[in-house]
This record gives sequence, structure tokens and C-alpha cells, in this order.
Amino acid sequence: MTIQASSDALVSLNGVNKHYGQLHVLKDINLQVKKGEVVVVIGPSGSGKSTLCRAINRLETIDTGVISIDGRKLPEEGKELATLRADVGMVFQSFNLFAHKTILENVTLGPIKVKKLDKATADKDAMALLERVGVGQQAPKMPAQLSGGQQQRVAIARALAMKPKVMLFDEPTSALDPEMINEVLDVMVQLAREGMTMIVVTHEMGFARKAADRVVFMADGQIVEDAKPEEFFTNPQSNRAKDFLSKLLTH
Ligand SMILES: Nc1ncnc2c1ncn2[C@@H]1O[C@H](COP(=O)(O)OP(=O)(O)OP(=O)(O)O)[C@@H](O)[C@H]1O
Repeated sequence: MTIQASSDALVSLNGVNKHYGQLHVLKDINLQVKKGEVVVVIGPSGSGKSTLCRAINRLETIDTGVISIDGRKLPEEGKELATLRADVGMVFQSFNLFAHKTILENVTLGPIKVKKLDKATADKDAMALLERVGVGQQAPKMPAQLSGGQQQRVAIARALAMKPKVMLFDEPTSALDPEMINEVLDVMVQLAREGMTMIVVTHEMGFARKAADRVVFMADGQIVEDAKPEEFFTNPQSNRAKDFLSKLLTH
């Protein structure tokens, strides 16, 4: 059987399976994300959400199935992984900025090395992005001088500097102090409103309600529900989703 990417999907996963040893961590995942869509992925710990993000960004190999970004299948023969990854901007839970580089250098590194931009252009673009996420004044500083919320906004600017087609967020606020969560979520809501295609793993249901076009609920390596937020939150179909939501509300 030939698996074809759905034509209007920017991100397309078809029949994706992944094992870690005996553990079947992604079970026949089918997920299509259109250009400009914001998909929030939620689910219990260990359900495979991070693995899904890492597979889309080729940080993990898959056993079977096809993942394509804008019609380019992963893995793609003869293409450098770095240029493939440039299509997918990723923001992780931990800030993982380069500790010994300035904020500006953190953002310009990828465009200079991978996109071969000259330094003056890369600096100008990076400054515009840092301003956009509200940390322009921090450009000459080192990462350790910034708060967690500021560092995470730099991580978003760094990902955007590669002009990705889709942004993946893997629990971008879960390592932040509570008062810093909104400053990062606000940047993400803004990005969503500007039409960025986004896949966001998060426990922040306020963000899902505000910005998501779809909520994908994963449990035990499977996509159990895929619905509009208003439908999912008011009328979850499965007992697993009902349990998950009631636990979230009691925490
Ligand atoms: N590198 C690895 N080697 C072996 N098992 C792994 C590896 N990475 C993840 N796992 C296991 O795969 C399963 C899915 O993990 P994953 O991190 O994708 O889940 P998750 O839904 O993102 O969880 P969380 O919400 O806790 O981050 C878990 O049982 C985890 O222990």
C-alpha cells in the first residue's frame, strides 16, 4: 500500500508507529495539520506526546509510516537533516539556549550557519524578532542573566529566525515559575493569531481554549480524540479524556 500525504496538509503523519524496545509508544498515528492551524496536543504523562513532536522534527526515527512537511517526506534521501529541520521550529520545555553565547548570537547562529545569511542581515532579523517577543533590550546579555520566561521567549525567537513552516512546542511553560507562564503564552497566542501553523503540547488549557483550532487527546500512544476545543472541553467522548480533564481541574 502506498501512503500518500493529504494534499492540503502542511504537516502530515500517516500510519506512524514507534517502539522503544518492547514499548509501543506511537500506535498508528494519523494526523493532518493544515497551514495556519493550531493543534494542541494533550494527554497523560507517558502517552507519547513528546515522542510525537520529536518524530516530526526528526529527533527520533520512526519504525513505520510516513511523516511529511509541506509535501517533503521525512526522511528524505540526500537532504541534509539541518535544512529539513529548518522547516520545523522547536521550543522545548527547558530553555536550552547556548550558555556561552549572547542572546543575539543564540538567535543568529542558525541563520548564519544553516541559511548562510551574512552577519549584518542575521543581526537585523534577530533584533526584529527579539523586539517582537519583548526581549530586544536583552540582546547583548548572556542567557543566565535572563529570567526563565525571557529565555523561553528567546527560544521562540531563535526558532522563528529559521523561518519555519511550522512551530512545535513541547510543554514550553512547564519549567517556568507561575508568574512567567503568561508572558510566554501571550507570545504564542500572538503567533497563532498571525497565522503560524503550530503544534503545541501543553497542560495550559486556557491556551487551548484561546488559540487552538483543534485539541488532540493522546493516551497510551494513540490519538483518542481530535476535536474543536469547545467540543472537546464541553463534551469529551472517551472516559480517558473525561478522567484526564477531571484530574486537571482538581489540580
Ligand atoms: N529514549 C527513550 N527510551 C525509552 N523509552 C522512552 C524514551 N523516551 C520516552 N520513552 C518512554 O516512552 C513513553 C512516552 O514518552 P513521551 O515522553 O513521549 O510521553 P509524554 O506524553 O510526552 O509524557 P510527559 O507528559 O510526561 O512528557 C514513556 O513511557 C516514556 O517512558
